Amino acid sequence: MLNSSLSPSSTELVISILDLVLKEGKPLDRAYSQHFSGQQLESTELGRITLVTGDILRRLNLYCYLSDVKPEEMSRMGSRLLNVWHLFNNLPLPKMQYALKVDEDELATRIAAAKEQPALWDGCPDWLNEMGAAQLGDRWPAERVALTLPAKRFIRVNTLKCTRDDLAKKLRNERVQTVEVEGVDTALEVVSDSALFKTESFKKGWFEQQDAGSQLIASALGAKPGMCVVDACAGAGGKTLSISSQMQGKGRLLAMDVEQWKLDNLKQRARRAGAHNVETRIIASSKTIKRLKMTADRVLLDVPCSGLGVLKRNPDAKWRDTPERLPILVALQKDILQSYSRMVKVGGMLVYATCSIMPEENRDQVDAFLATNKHFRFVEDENISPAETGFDGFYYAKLERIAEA
Ligand SMILES: C[S@@+](CC[C@H](N)C(=O)[O-])C[C@H]1O[C@@H](n2cnc3c(N)ncnc32)[C@H](O)[C@@H]1O
Repeated sequence: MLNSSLSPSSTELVISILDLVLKEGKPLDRAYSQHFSGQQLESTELGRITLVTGDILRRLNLYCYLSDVKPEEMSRMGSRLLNVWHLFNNLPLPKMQYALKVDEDELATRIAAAKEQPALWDGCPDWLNEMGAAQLGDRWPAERVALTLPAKRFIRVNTLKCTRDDLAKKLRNERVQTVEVEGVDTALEVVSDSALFKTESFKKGWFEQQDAGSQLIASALGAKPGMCVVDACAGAGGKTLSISSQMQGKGRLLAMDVEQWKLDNLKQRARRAGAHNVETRIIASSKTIKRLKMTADRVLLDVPCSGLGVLKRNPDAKWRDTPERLPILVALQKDILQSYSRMVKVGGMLVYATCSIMPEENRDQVDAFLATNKHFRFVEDENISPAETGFDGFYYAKLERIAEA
C-alpha cells in the first residue's frame, strides 16, 4: 500500500477515473488511457494512482459503505470516499481544495459493522458471493479473499530470443528487479515499481506481460516443433506467442478468432516476438472450422468466459457484470467445445481452458462433453486457484482424441 497520501491532483484524477468507470461503464484500462494520455506524469505517480484506483475497485462496496457514497455519485461525492480510503489505510488526508468531511466516529462504527459482513469486507457483490458459495462451497471464502488482493506483475520470457537468466540480468541492468516463479519455467515476477514497457528488453521482444497461471495453460498444450497447432480463440495472442516459443518457431501455428482487430494486434506482437510460424485466420462461419477437420495435433480452446478468475486484474468487471451473463457464456462454451473439437486429429490433444474458477464453466462443461463424445478421453485437468498460487484463476482440461467419431 502507499506510504504517503496522494497529491491533490492525483486524488482528483482517481475520482475522475472512477467516475468514468462507474457512471459511464468504461473498462478500467480505457479509462486509464483516456486520463493518462497527454499527462506528463512520472511513472511512480502513475503507479500510485493505479494502485489506489485498483484497490478502491476491488473493494468498492466496502468503501462506498464506509463513506456513505453511491458508485454513481463519484464526481460529486468522490472526495469523501477518497478521504475515507486514506483514513482506512492510516494515511493523512490528501490536501484537496474542496473535499467533503468525514465524521471519524461514524467511520469507526461503520468499520466495526463491515467487519461482521465477510462478503462486504472482501469487496464482493452479493450475486457473486451467492454464486461462489453455490459453486465452490467451502473453497469460496479463501478465493473471495484472494480476489481482493492486488494482482502481481508477471512476465513470460520469450525463449525464441533469450533465456530466463539472460532476461533477468538484462532487466536488472535496466533497473527492473525480478524473481523466478517456482513451478513456472518461463515466468519472472517483477518486484520493483518499474516502467516495464519502456525497457530495451521489451522493445526487442524478450518478454511479454502474462500471468503465471496463463503461462501454465499454454505449456499444458505440450506443443512441439513441427506440429500443426490451432489456437482457436486466440484473441490478441497472449497464449499464441507462448505456444510459438514452445514450438521454437517451427511448424504450423494457426491463430483464429471472430474479431479481426484482435488478430491484427496479434500479428504486430508476433512480429516483435519473432514468432514467425504464426498465421492468423478470422472465423467467418462454421465452414472455417469444417475445413480444418481432423488436421491438428494440438487444439487450444481458450473460450470466452466470465473472467471470474481474473477479478484482481479487472476489478471493474464485477461491478458491471450480472449473474444473467453466465448461462449465455456457458451455452457459447458448449457450442465451441462441441464444434471446434472436430479439428483435432486422432491421437491429437485438445486443451479446453477458461480464466474462471466456477465449475459450471470448467469441469462441468468437460464432463458434459465427454458424456456424448466417446471418441475423446479425459487425460487430466487443473484448477489454478488464486488462493493457493497467488496467480490469477484459471482452469484447463486435456482431452485426447482416440477415434474418428
Ligand atoms: C479468453 S479470450 C482469449 C484470450 C487469448 N487466448 C489470450 O491468451 O490472450 C476468448 C476469445 O474468444 C474469442 N471468441 C468469442 N467467440 C468466439 C467464437 N465463437 N469462436 C472463436 N473465438 C471466439 C473472443 O474474441 C476472445 O478473443
